[in-house]
Amino acid sequence: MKLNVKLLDIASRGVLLNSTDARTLRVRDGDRVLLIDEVTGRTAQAYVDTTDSIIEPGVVGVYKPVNATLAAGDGATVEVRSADRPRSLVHIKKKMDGGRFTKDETVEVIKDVVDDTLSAGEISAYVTASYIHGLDLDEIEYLTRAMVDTGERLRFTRHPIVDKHSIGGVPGNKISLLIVPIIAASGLLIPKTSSRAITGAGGTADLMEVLAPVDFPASEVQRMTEKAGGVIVWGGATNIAPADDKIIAHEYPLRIDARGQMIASVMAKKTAVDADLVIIDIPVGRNTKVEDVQDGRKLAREFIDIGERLGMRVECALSYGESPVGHTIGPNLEVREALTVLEGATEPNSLIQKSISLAGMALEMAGKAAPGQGAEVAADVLRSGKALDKMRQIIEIQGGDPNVKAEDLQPGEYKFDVRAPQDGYVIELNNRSLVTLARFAGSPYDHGAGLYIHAKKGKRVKKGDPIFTIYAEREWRLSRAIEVGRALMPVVVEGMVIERIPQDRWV
Ligand SMILES: O=P(O)(O)OC[C@H]1O[C@H](OP(=O)(O)O)[C@H](O)[C@@H]1O
Ligand SMILES: O=c1cc[nH]c(=O)[nH]1
Repeated sequence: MKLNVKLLDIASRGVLLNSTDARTLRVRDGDRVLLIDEVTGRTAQAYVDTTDSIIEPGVVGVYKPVNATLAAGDGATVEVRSADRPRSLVHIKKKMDGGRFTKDETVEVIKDVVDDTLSAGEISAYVTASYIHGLDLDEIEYLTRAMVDTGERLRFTRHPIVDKHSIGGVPGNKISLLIVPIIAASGLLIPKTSSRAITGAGGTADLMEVLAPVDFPASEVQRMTEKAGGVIVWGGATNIAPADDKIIAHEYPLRIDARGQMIASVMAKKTAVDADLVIIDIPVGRNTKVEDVQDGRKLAREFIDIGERLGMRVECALSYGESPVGHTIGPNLEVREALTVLEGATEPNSLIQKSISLAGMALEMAGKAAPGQGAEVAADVLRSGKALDKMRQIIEIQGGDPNVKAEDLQPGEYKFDVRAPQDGYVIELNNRSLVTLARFAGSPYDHGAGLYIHAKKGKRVKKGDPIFTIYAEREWRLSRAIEVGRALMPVVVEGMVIERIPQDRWV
């Protein structure tokens, strides 16, 4: 069928057809069509959206990414035909039925993710199938390699390249903001790429964005690392393992992190930045991604095995994940806390100990500290102010204000204190519920939204003491967070009645 092109500024790989034309073509929403430019012969595939009114019969609305390949002008005539579904959908269906991906199938799926050939719904199905049925080590290796091969790679002349990554899942985990400058200040190169929040309320890329831009092409990441020793950038902007962020974007709303995909996501980023020595942080505890130490050890083994297959030395730290790291959750609050420590604060202990322990492991692996001495060496770098100076250099090279101070970063103006309902000890701080509250308050998009935890687990409180404060940039968001908080009860003080269940509930 011949149709006239109308260019539409929409950022997905689709076309918009009038429902009458769609019926004639025998296609429905989500089906594929092939477009062939009558004059140039150029072709492009797209998936179909339909309308009764926005596009008239005889016209095809062509979205921007489709026209990047078709290069047609407004009014050009194109032949539009129904097209076959990509074969990667057959592979995804196989995984949904509990099958295994082969190497070629994995490559095909990942190419289609990168080229936007798969729709949002199809990528969600892929992630969900991997989440439910898991990936074995071979499948994870295929996926890691496919993610690396479909993007750019950094190639450093100076080695070793050190890197660190957390699997996330514990709120307030701002440790990369300390570890990267400690390692870079120790004379090593650390090109740190991070994700935005996946299951949490602020990923490292969301935090760093408070201080400086995080969107850079791969060549800039390499140049800045060579100059400053380290960077903290958003992986999604780099074209380093570009499938990664496209997949994560579909995990975020579901708040899932499919295990095999997670290992591949992390290890693809490490491979693509040319890392030799890698530290993986695996927070363990209830309401995290890894609920017990046994499972943590198994996951660590998988990271180490994949590292061996890809030529990297990997060490894992099973870290305490039962409650948040430090006192803060959400971009401004977390960055303020991290800067306070870089500026010399000796609290919070959980943040400082975790950061120097992991940085210390990296320093030992790289031969910058004797075995068993890494944490002490890292603590010296922190105490000496060299890590702060290095962080300022990193902020500056990424285009931020190097003179920023912790006190410059303020939470949102709307706040609400959640108080102890009775005397006792705080016996539970539920990670997932705290993240839910922070997200309802607006985090990570509203940088000022988040939580400040006054009383952590084990702290004695008196009735009426504030346990945590919710911050928001918008009043309606604060109200929503308070409402959700009442239902979730993210904090339990010893002796509290969590729920009263009357006898008639069961009749
Ligand atoms: O949102 P959840 O699932 O908690 O975790 C995601 C965060 O964990 C990792 O941290 P890092 O890059 O090692 O600092 C990711 O890059 C991301 O920032
Ligand atoms: O980078 C990361 C971190 C956790 N999980 C992922 O899938 N990727």
